Amino acid sequence: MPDRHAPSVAPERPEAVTTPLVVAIDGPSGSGKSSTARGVAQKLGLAFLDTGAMYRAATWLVLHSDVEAGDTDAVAALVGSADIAIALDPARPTISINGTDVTEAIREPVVSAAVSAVATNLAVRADLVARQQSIIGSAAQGIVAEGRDITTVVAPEAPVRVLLVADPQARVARRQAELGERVTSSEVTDQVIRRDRDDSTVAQFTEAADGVVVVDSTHLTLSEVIDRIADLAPTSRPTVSTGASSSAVSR
Ligand SMILES: Nc1ncnc2c1ncn2[C@@H]1O[C@H](COP(=O)(O)OP(=O)(O)OP(=O)(O)O)[C@@H](O)[C@H]1O
Ligand SMILES: Nc1ccn([C@H]2C[C@H](O)[C@@H](COP(=O)(O)O)O2)c(=O)n1
Repeated sequence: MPDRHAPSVAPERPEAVTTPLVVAIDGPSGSGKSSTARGVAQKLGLAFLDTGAMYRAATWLVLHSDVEAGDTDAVAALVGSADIAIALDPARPTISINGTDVTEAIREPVVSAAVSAVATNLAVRADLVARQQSIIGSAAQGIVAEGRDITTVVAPEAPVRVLLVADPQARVARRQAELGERVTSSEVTDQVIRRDRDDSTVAQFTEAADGVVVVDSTHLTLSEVIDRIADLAPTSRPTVSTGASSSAVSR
């Protein structure tokens, strides 16, 4: 006979945890990935990961070392032992390598000209992909990650995957407008067209993989592109819980 006066204890219920949203954006140089990803992250209240900044920081380190960019083993060892700290706040993304803040330095034309040599080093890619997956997996509030292989390699299971494209002329013109007289038109063409050619030898960002939504920004303003991608985000997120079947809660 149960004791009617015993204090009642609620049965333990498995806690439902919302899975953080991951938005993956890839595309060629100048298609607007960084600006768009930052805007989407701000609009949806997510973190922001610029994976290109990690390749640029690795390149900055190589350029400031006595290692030759073509010495693949030495470059991989140098980058592999480096401490890369990237801030995920879309309002103020910063990046440091081995304690040096290189947020501004990695945008210099000298880094843009050399970055493909480091980004096509397969050992460096394996290292940075693993770091990126760890960052994405730890972003409790969800994250927008952009680069060249996010939809295909880094986060192929992301619920929102976008290939952001734009005509080559528009991409070159945008980059020229951004850099102004700091660079010649042939340097801009090198930064956009030659870099895409080299980078596409190790990452597939010219055609959308299965399930990836193509957004063409050629004739869209930045805010139109941000709205279009933000609208792809589900309004509810699945939950995971111990033993219970998955359900949805509001974002
Ligand atoms: N939809 C748009 N319309 C006009 N200009 C844009 C648009 N999107 C981005 N831009 C501008 O184009 C330039 C390149 O954008 P952004 O740096 O975001 O491109 P990206 O794809 O990240 O390039 P990269 O891969 O070379 O770093 C910036 O000056 C940005 O302000
Ligand atoms: N996921 C990524 C991100 C970037 N890269 C390479 C290709 C670019 O030349 C370089 C810098 O990227 P950006 O800042 O211009 O977007 O890094 C890559 O291979 N994979």
